[in-house]
Amino acid sequence: MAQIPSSQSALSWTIVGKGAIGLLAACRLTLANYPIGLWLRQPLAVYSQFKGQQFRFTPAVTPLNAVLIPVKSYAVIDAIKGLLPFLTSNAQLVISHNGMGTISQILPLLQPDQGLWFLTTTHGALKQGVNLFHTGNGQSVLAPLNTAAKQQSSVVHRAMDDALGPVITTENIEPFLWQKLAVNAVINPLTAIHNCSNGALAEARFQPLLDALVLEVCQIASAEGVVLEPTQIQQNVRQVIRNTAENYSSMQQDIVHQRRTEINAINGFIVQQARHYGITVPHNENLLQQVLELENRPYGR
Ligand SMILES: NC(=O)C1=CN([C@@H]2O[C@H](COP(=O)(O)OP(=O)(O)OC[C@H]3O[C@@H](n4cnc5c(N)ncnc54)[C@H](OP(=O)(O)O)[C@@H]3O)[C@@H](O)[C@H]2O)C=CC1
Ligand SMILES: CC(C)(CO)C(=O)C(=O)O
Repeated sequence: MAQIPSSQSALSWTIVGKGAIGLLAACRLTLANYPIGLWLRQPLAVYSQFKGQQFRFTPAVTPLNAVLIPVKSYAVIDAIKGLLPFLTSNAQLVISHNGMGTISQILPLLQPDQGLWFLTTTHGALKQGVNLFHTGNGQSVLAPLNTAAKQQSSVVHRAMDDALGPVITTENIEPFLWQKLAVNAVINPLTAIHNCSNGALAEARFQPLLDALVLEVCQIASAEGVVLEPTQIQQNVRQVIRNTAENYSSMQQDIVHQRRTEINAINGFIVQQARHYGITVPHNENLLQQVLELENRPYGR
């Protein structure tokens, strides 16, 4: 096991919320002997049943020196603003969500010694009552986003490896985020609009649209300086469709349960960046509008 340099302080981990990914991380960290606190809207104990074991999590004790923030893209900024008064001056924050657009808003909020990280994961987790299911055994990519994060890399890497590993660390998260964005920009809105499983998108009728959506994502990535090979990304999207064929995407589930979706941080982000660069992305624009309509339709329709 890699030695932790003595310059890196011990961290005591807090996880924001009691969502599926957060509790998966909390259970796995507890099994690896980390004491875990939860940052909750209501400071009450949370019980979880995972792999035949009972877990009881208690509210975090402040000040907080290490926080994993696995919340929906639209909730990240508010969550961080709520945490700020309770963070140590050298706290490490790890954000983990689908979609883009949060990093540049968070960095200016932090003090010089507070580290920011992004962790993107292909693990799948589902909560049903107190039961937590690990629905997809995946892996994660972790990147420090500022200098203060780079100074604590061993301790954060080790904890995230236990939480949502295996973890690979990269200095540049952008290509990984764009690859995940391409997957989410195709699978999430199409499964939500057609109310189908991920596997249904393997049907021939979806293939031209899948290719066109990926092409648009690659164009915008390229405008942002991230080179993606469209054929490779199209293959990757088809691979994820096959690997998660039985799953229902988070956006399909959000629409079915009448919850807010992450569409604005996925296809909405692509449309927003496209406007910035003067590029047209009609296929992403169309899916964005359709999902927004589904999200806003009155109950029962
Ligand atoms: N579930 C999965 O399999 C995967 C999810 N992801 C991504 O990871 C992210 C998290 O997903 P998931 O765990 O499913 O999401 P959930 O919505 O299930 O969990 C988020 C939790 O955070 C809580 N929360 C949000 N803001 C705050 C706050 N300010 N203070 C306290 N609690 C807060 C929410 O509470 P409340 O409900 O009250 O808002 C909720 O309990 C999403 O971006 C998702 O797309 C990525 C890969 C797989
Ligand atoms: C990869 C995919 C599409 C798996 O369902 C996902 O990330 C999601 O549902 O949000």
